[in-house]
Amino acid sequence: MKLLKDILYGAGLTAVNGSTDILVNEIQFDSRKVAMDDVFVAIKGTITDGHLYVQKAVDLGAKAIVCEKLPELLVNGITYVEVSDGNTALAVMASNFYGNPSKNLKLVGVTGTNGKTTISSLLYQLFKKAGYKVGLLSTIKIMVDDEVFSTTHTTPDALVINKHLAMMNDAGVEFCFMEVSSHGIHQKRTKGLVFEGAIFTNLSHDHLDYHKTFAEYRDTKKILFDELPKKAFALSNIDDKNGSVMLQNTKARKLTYALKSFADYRGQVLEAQFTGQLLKINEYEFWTKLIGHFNAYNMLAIYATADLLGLETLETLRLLSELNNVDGRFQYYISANKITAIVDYAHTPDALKNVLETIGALRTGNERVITVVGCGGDRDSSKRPVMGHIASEMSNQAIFTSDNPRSESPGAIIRDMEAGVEPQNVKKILSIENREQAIKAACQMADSEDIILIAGKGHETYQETNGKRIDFDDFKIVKQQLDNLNK
Ligand SMILES: CC(=O)N[C@H]1[C@@H](OP(=O)(O)OP(=O)(O)OC[C@H]2O[C@@H](n3ccc(=O)[nH]c3=O)[C@H](O)[C@@H]2O)O[C@H](CO)[C@@H](O)[C@@H]1O[C@H](C)C(=O)N[C@@H](C)C(=O)N[C@H](CCC(=O)O)C(=O)O
Ligand SMILES: Nc1ncnc2c1ncn2[C@@H]1O[C@H](COP(=O)(O)OP(=O)(O)OP(=O)(O)O)[C@@H](O)[C@H]1O
Ligand SMILES: N[C@H](CCC[C@H](N)C(=O)O)C(=O)O
Ligand SMILES: [Mg+2]
Repeated sequence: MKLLKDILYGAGLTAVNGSTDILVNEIQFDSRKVAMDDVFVAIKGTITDGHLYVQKAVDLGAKAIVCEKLPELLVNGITYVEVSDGNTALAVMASNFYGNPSKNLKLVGVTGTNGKTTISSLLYQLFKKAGYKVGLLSTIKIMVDDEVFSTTHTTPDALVINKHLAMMNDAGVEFCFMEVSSHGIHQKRTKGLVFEGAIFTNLSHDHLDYHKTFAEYRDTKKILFDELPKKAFALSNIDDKNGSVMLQNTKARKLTYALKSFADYRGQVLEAQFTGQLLKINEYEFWTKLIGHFNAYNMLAIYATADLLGLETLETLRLLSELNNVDGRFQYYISANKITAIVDYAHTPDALKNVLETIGALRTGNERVITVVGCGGDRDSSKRPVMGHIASEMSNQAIFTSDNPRSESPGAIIRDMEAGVEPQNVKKILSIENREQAIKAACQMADSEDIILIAGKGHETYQETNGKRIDFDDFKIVKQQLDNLNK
């Protein structure tokens, strides 16, 4: 049990009805989870409004209600607290409840359209190899040093974040790397966290269903930098046209990385092969197993962060060359017959273009590129024709298929993708709704030396249709198909 007034410290109170000198059990923002003596925080959501469930929370035993507008009917014995913003209040309360755990470790946030999982996961790997206790909050999983937890969001809600940060405190974790999504910032899931630094990767088309305009999407990402404390570092990719925008109003120490422009951390690709690339950062050269220009950017961001967090340079360089790619990020399998299958999480136009460019640059002869790709349902539909265009333009053969259809019709999503295909590329595309069949078709078409790219789902081990998830693993399926076909 915790004292309500302690949990409410800094939560932006505008009015109080009842005593805050009471003990409460847990914080809840979903009325369906409320139990005896909990405090319920009402949040205005995208589908419904938590204020509609205040009475339900009281009926289930909530002792206190935190809301933006007091209900007309106040129940005797219940404390009602009015706050200016429910999401902010929830985040601040969550941090207070768990003892403000972000203050007891060095927390680094990674934001941008692409590269967040790669950078945060590799920083986790790097600092583990360097002998530290480390935490990670990523799209793939949450790590409390060596302990693994599953996750449902790239940036989970404030209660989940702070609960795991507190576990990290208990485990003696010194550094934690976390992905900060634009949804997370917009819904204030990270409000109240004390960051040691933040990294900006890049900005391109995504989530325009949620943010409506690109400017709003950009400005949401920028908030992470605007709110950094003075002693933190703000590290930005200055080659990206929005890289300098992120640094415009921050109080933090500004640092930049780039391959093309002048920057504090300046990189160069000296040599690129299928097995890795030789990079130069400032005056140091090192080999990385990760390929593609975009990974050169990721490596730069990682090197700079290690440097800013005080890791010794030569040790960092040695450890960087040992790092293995993250699951589902350019994960490849070469069959007996020398067909290369690549599974990649590219689910945005920019990521898809980057992966296909990387593959193009590694081609040595007449090998064909066969791309299997789909787009998620109930997510930004405006990226579908763009991804359809990129896949058909940059491959010899594109097979459009389902990603996670969610509540949408798989066929309708594919039609949206087809709408982006230019007339000259129409003969290069084929649409097969069933993702396993689509992968199978790609394997049947491929000859020795050809490259199959399976994009969009990366590490995901499920496919979601109408609220149901079935087991599905791109990498397992393509490997199985190639082996079964004796290719
Ligand atoms: C669009 C979006 O981001 N939605 C998130 C949001 O839910 P919502 O706004 O739809 O909530 P709502 O259903 O309208 O409900 C409003 C409030 O009423 C409450 N409620 C509702 C019903 C009830 O009976 N009782 C009750 O109290 C709800 O608990 C909630 O507090 O708040 C929820 C709690 O934090 C999130 O789980 C939910 O994420 C949904 C599931 C989601 O899919 N989000 C994705 C898009 C997302 O956040 N993705 C980013 C990654 C993006 C990237 O690639 O960069 C991420 O960080 O994962
Ligand atoms: N720095 C980068 N720039 C552009 N594309 C990248 C970069 N890093 C990775 N990618 C591409 O984007 C895909 C997704 O990478 P990653 O999972 O690291 O991004 P993310 O930002 O975590 O995505 P999400 O928004 O889903 O959390 C990769 O599979 C790769 O194709
Ligand atoms: N973080 C991304 C994941 C998309 C992955 C793709 N496989 C899909 O399901 O749309 C999002 O929330 O938009
Ligand atoms: Mg991610």
